[in-house]
Amino acid sequence: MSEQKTVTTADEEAESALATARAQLERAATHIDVDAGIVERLKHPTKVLRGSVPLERDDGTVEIFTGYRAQHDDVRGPYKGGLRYHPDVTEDECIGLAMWMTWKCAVMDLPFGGAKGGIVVDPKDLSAAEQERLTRRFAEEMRDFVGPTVDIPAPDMGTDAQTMAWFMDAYSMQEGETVPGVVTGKPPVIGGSYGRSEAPGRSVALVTRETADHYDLPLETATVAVQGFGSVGSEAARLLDEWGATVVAVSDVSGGIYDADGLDTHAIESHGERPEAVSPTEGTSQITNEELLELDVDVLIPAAVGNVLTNANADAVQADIIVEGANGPTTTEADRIFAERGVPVIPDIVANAGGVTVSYFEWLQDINRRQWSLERVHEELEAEMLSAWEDVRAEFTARDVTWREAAYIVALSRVAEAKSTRGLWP
Ligand SMILES: NC(=O)C1=CN([C@@H]2O[C@H](COP(=O)(O)OP(=O)(O)OC[C@H]3O[C@@H](n4cnc5c(N)ncnc54)[C@H](OP(=O)(O)O)[C@@H]3O)[C@@H](O)[C@H]2O)C=CC1
Ligand SMILES: O=C(O)CCC(=O)C(=O)O
Repeated sequence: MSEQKTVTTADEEAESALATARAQLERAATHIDVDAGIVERLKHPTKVLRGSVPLERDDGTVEIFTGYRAQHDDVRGPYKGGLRYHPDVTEDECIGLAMWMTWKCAVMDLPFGGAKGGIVVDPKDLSAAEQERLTRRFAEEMRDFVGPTVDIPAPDMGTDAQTMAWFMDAYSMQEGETVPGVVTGKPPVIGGSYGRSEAPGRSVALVTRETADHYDLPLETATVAVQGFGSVGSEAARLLDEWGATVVAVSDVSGGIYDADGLDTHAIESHGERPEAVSPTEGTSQITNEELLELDVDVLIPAAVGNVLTNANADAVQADIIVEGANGPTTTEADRIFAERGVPVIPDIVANAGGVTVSYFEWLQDINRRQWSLERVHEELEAEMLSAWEDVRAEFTARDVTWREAAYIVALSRVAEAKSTRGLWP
């Protein structure tokens, strides 16, 4: 894979995850005393890798896909972040998502930096064998840039535990030894952690519970709408359902279903069980993804793609609380509108951080060659989430800031302190 410089035009920035991430960083920096040079450095990735990934299709033809890995910052530890297989993957999106990983790891106080990557592909268009060949080739292309102490990929949209198993196997074959710690989110039988695949949704549910408590909203009376019924959305919806909330709406890429009396979230197949399975049954009505976002609910959880809450719909959103399950679902302009309207938005870097937190547990288990029980993972995840939540809540209550700004203040302070302690420009 070749390294390349990042060039973005102002027009592209207007829509990109990178522009949103940079705007959020600039805003956070106004609240704390941080060296301007450090802030400038953090607006840019350390490295962006772009590679062509050839795939022999099942019919014998060859197709070339583009893969990226953006490494944003590693001052606190190895680069860490998911691999996304999605047709909309771009270089800027990977950089923006990598920046968010830096803050996510810092707000959770994990010894990792931030990275993100992916391939511009719709995995639904590939057979399982094609997905395996593509992943193995991608791992080969990325070999020099990843490793258990360098950069550790994990699942994200369109990838799962099986993808990580193929990646780990391809890397291990090149290295000549089994290297479980090169990725996290693997199946437990090859060094994965119990509870990793449910962890981001679990943290979304935990953070929703704590937010409801902060605003004196009993979970048992709360109505919830969840966009996206994949790894994150389905787990968050099912847990909140189990804890007594009424999940009135869920959706997938082709639309959603609604029942004012509450859906049976366990009866609906998640993306992992069967993609595009959210469809109306008796007693439920069909709604669009746009309608779901504007439902009059207590809690809205966007848990699919980015940029779904924009200046075009922020005024129409009726939810009292928004908890970001997806990465970057809220644009800068929508964030401003929600702040003006007094609608709390609990940011992605806290809400869905359970994924990378259990990835950290997995990394520790791989180093020690000792697996934790599911009960231990759940206990330690809850403890880490509550500790991070209290750090963020302390900033939120002490200052006149949004929840996102509070989380950034915690994260940026830690990253900036690490940089100045190491000598400013690591
Ligand atoms: N997996 C992880 O470890 C983590 C993921 N995240 C973030 O959470 C979000 C979801 O990821 P994840 O759950 O892993 O993804 P999955 O691939 O498991 O599921 C994605 C879900 O979103 C639906 N979807 C896709 N496009 C749209 C759309 N345009 N509108 C509405 N729904 C859509 C899919 O529907 P269908 O089934 O029809 O395809 C599916 O239900 C992403 O932003 C990701 O970055 C954050 C932290 C960790
Ligand atoms: O588990 C990880 O390392 C990263 C997960 C991820 O990509 C994310 O939190 O957005």
